[in-house]
Amino acid sequence: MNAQLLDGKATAADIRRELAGRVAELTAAVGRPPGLGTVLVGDDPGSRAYVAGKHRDCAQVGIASIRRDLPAGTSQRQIEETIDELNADPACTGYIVQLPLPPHLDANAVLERMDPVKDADGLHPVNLGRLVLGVRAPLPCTPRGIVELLRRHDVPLAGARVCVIGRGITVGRPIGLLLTRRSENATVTLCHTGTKGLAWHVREANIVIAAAGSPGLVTKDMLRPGAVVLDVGITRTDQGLVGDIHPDAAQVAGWLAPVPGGAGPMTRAMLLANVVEAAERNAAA
Ligand SMILES: Nc1nc(=O)c2c([nH]1)NC[C@@H]1CN(c3ccc(C(=O)N[C@@H](CCC(=O)O)C(=O)O)cc3)C=[N+]21
Repeated sequence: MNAQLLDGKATAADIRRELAGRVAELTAAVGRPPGLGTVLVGDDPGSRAYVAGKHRDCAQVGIASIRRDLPAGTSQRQIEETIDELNADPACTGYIVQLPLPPHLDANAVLERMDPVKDADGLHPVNLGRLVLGVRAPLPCTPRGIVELLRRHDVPLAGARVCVIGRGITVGRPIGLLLTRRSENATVTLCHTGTKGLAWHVREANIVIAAAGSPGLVTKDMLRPGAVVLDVGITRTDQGLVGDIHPDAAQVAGWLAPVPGGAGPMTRAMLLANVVEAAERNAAA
């Protein structure tokens, strides 16, 4: 058996086409395009590549790009000034602060300072709180992208047993909140480095979401045959990108969202969706 592809690349391209139409309408109605801001500190090659990709996506759908690239030695005060500028800039409808920030900066204080209305990542504490409360708010991009990818491939979620591996703020923690909404109705187990018997939890699952950042962590012997497997771990090596799912897992899985070409492109597409939705709310206000 060989897994069917959960094709994040093609699905993200579909979503960008859908968004491009909405951006054109908005731009005509408002008199200027929505604008995505990015705040990048330092010169980590991975972070640079991600931010560059986000601006390429923007260009493709007609969203204006606002880049704030700051040197590695930027002070807390300087990055907070940049946040204040973007909060005040009417051309900037949404923005993100590329994480991780260098260790001398307080990332939580930076996120907290953002205008929650402009939070294109859904990572502002107010928006994460709204997610817990079930109040409408921008959703974290990777979790939203995963749900959208599953939906567009008709993977049933209601009653599914989902095993999430990893408790990070961008993926592992918030995704359970999306999948356990009444509209999705999945049952979610959150595994992490303190979990005993990871293989047992994975084996129980109809859907496995690996976001631990541990290359090859999930092997084919751990999986229920036919399981839906999403690789959300990305580790950069000299040989290229390596995911948390061992390549052999494709022999056992029913569906696979691979690295690259799975959750990554969907994450970027959902960032654009969050920006467009913020601009639509602005236009309606
Ligand atoms: N504030 C913030 N928001 C983020 O959303 C955020 C972040 N910080 N920090 C880092 C992680 C990582 N992340 C990725 C997004 C897209 C791909 C992606 O498009 N990957 C391509 C491959 C890209 C390549 O070749 O490098 C793929 O999987 O097919 C990967 C990783 C967003 N993150």
